[in-house]
Amino acid sequence: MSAARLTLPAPAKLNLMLHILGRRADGYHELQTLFQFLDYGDELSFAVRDDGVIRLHTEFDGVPHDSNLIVRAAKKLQEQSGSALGVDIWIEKILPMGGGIGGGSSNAATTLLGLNHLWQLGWDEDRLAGLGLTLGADVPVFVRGHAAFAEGVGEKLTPVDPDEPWYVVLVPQVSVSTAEIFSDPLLTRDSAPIKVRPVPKGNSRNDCLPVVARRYPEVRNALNLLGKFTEAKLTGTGSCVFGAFPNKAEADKVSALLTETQTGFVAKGSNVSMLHRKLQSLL
Ligand SMILES: C[C@](O)(CO)[C@H](O)COP(=O)(O)OP(=O)(O)OC[C@H]1O[C@@H](n2ccc(N)nc2=O)[C@H](O)[C@@H]1O
Ligand SMILES: Nc1ncnc2c1ncn2[C@@H]1O[C@H](COP(=O)(O)OP(=O)(O)OP(=O)(O)O)[C@@H](O)[C@H]1O
Repeated sequence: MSAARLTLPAPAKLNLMLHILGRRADGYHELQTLFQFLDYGDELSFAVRDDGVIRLHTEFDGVPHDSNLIVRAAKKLQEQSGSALGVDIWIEKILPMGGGIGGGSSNAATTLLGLNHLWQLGWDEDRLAGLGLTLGADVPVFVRGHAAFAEGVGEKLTPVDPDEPWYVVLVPQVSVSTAEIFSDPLLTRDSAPIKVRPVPKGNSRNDCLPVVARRYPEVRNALNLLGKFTEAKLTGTGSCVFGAFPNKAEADKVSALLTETQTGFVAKGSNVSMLHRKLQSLL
C-alpha cells in the first residue's frame, strides 16, 4: 500500500528593500532587508517511507540529488531528530533558480515544516529556523512564514505588515550568483542603519542593484522596461525585477504588454506565507 501524500506550497519572496551595512570577518554581509511573500511558488509532495531512505524523484538541471536543498534539509532534520523514517519527495518547480526570489530556500523550509508534521517530530519554529539558517540565510523567514524586517545576515527577524499590492515580476533569462555579487569590489557596503518602524517605504533601494545592472544587460533591460510603468526594483541579488500595482487588473495589463518580449508573471504580495495558511488548514 502506498503512503498518503502531503502536498505543500513553497512560495517565492521579494526583498522590498535591501541595504548592506558592512562585512563580517567570515565574509558574510550585515544586511537590512524587508521580506514579503508572493502567492506564487513551487509545490512539493511528500510520502513517508518507513525504511529511512530520503529520495527526491524530480531531477533538477545542474543540481545533483544530494546537493539539492530539499534533500539536504530532509537529511539534516533526520540526523538531528534521530527519526528512523524516510520520505519520497516530488516537486513541481516553477520558480527560476538564481532569480533572487528564494526558490531554493523556500523549498528547504517547506521540507522542514512538511517533515516535522509527517514525522511527528514536534519541533518548534525556533528550532526549525535554527536548523534552516545552517542551510541558507533566507531559510528562517520561510520557516516563520510572516513578512519581516531582517537584520544580521538575514536571520534576525521582526515581523511587519507592509501593504500587499499586486506585483509584476520579470524574470530575465540569466542566473545571478549571490556569492559573485557579494564579492564585487564595487558593492556599497556602508549604508547607514535604519529603524524597523515605521515600515520603511521611502528607503526602498537595493544596494545590489548598481552592481547587478552593470554586470547583466538583461537585468538592466528589464528594469528599463518595467520602469516605464512603475518604480522597478531588484529583488535580492537578482535576476528578478518587480514593480507594484494597486490591483490585479492593472498588473495584468502591464504584464500582457511586457511579456510579449520578456518572461514574467503576476502575483499578489502576502504577509502570511501560503505554506503557513495551508499548514494551518491541516490542523
Ligand atoms: C541577498 C539575499 O537574497 C537577501 O534575501 C540573501 O541574504 C541571500 O541568501 P541565500 O541565497 O540563502 O544565501 P546563502 O546561500 O546563505 O549565501 C550565498 C552567498 O552569498 C553571500 N552572502 C549571503 C548572505 C549575506 N548576508 N552575506 C553574504 O555575503 C556569501 O558569499 C554566501 O556564500
Ligand atoms: N531546491 C532547489 N531549488 C533551487 N535551487 C536549488 C535547490 N537546491 C539547490 N539549489 C541551488 O541553489 C542555487 C540558488 O537557488 P535559488 O533558487 O534559491 O536562488 P535565488 O532565488 O537567487 O535565492 P536567494 O534569493 O535566496 O539568493 C541554485 O542555482 C541551485 O544551484
